[in-house]
Amino acid sequence: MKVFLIGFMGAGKTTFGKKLAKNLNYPFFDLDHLIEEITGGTVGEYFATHGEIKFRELEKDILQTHPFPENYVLSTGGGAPCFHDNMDWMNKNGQTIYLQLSPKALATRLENAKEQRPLIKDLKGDDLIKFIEERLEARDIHYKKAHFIVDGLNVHPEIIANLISKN
Ligand SMILES: Nc1ncnc2c1ncn2[C@@H]1O[C@H](COP(=O)(O)OP(=O)(O)OP(=O)(O)O)[C@@H](O)[C@H]1O
Ligand SMILES: O=C(O)C1=C[C@@H](O)[C@@H](O)[C@H](O)C1
Ligand SMILES: [Mg+2]
Repeated sequence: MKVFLIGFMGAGKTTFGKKLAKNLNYPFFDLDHLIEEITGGTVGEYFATHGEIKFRELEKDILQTHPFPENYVLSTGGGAPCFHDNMDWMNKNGQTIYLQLSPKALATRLENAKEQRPLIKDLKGDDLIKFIEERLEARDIHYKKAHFIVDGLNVHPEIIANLISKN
């Protein structure tokens, strides 16, 4: 089985994905980290050098054509489900889980973790919250296509493992 964790930046996809993979005894992958391994630089550097459009093409290619094993947990980047046909592709090829949090909760988590996130690295306070509110509103239509929508503030590996095994 393929399990895809989706949601906004700061939703906890990477943090929770590792725990879920351990619980399922599946290998864990993180799309941003994979991009960094393959390009030999950071996501921020890729954005700065090639721009977002090229980043989205690379992100799609790796998501849809990387030689992953049969079973795995993949934490996607925050924007991955919202570009190209990635969301439909993930829904067709595996189980998708949306870790949902409010803009305020996301801002609290992101306030001290902005450096490696090029879209928000220069924002703070009200500007950060406003950016999150606007982007989340635009992205929610994609995120909400997920098979499961769960509360990102209260998510446990055993519960999610149980949810997806019944499908
Ligand atoms: N359950 C949690 N409780 C408190 N803080 C958390 C929790 N999960 C993640 N965090 C913190 O929130 C921040 C973002 O988490 P994480 O990197 O896992 O998010 P992400 O969804 O992978 O973000 P991105 O889309 O940018 O890759 C980190 O500083 C992390 O330590
Ligand atoms: O939400 C986004 O668009 C992004 C989230 C990160 O995971 C990275 O993929 C990148 O910083 C873009
Ligand atoms: Mg992440």
